[in-house]
Amino acid sequence: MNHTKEQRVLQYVLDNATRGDPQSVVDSIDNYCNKEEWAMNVGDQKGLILDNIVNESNPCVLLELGTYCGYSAVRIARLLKPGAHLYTVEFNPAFAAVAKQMIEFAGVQDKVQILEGNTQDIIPQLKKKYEVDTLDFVFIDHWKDKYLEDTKLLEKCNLLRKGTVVLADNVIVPGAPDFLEYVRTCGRYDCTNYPSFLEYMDEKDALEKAIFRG
Ligand SMILES: O=C(NCc1cccc(CNc2ccc3[nH]ncc3c2)c1)c1cc(-c2ccc(F)cc2)cc(O)c1O
Ligand SMILES: [Mg+2]
Repeated sequence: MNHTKEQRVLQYVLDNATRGDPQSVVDSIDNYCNKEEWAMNVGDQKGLILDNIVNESNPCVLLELGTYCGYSAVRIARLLKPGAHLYTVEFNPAFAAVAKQMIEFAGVQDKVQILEGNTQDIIPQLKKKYEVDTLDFVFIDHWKDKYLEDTKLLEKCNLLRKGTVVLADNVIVPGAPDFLEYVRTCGRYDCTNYPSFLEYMDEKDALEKAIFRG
């Protein structure tokens, strides 16, 4: 039944975490991926940096590109104030199915909406179909060669406003060099690099925060 790694991660959460307790879901995924099988969740070390940046920006409308098992969606949603909402985009149906169950078990389903599809199709729909005005926070964690084109698409769709926080995972490993170059040199973002480590490994990685200047 649990033929995929993602299903095994979910099963471990169902067997070991507490329903309705998002912190226990985050901790269980980290335990499993540290002990049993590596998986590409943002993880606990980069996750603490993510927590701090979410808390300091106090966002109301958030977008995540790349849901995977729902680890960062649960991690972010557990910090959100009442009424805040996270849209998370996943094109892989198997990942979206696991993430849906993960999010519901954690009890954050009222704060999180999984949008199944490709970012280039969904981003242009956010204003009209999902009634988004502008985004307060964007977490980018999908295919690394799509970070740049999707950041430009967010600009083109007028979804960014002065102060929107764009936070990107994996800017060292696997890396997103064209994205980094763009946000650091185009003159429209204030950038900060947060050195850390690749999830569940000793390899160096980093998050990049790019605040849109408007
Ligand atoms: O590649 C990564 N993540 C992206 C990703 C990858 C596959 C599938 C999806 C499916 N989700 C998806 C895709 C395309 C999409 N278009 N629109 C929506 C959408 C949604 C997402 C990644 C890799 C490593 C890593 C691997 C190996 C290694 F040695 C070191 C490090 C570490 C990470 O933290 C990572 O995040
Ligand atoms: Mg990642």
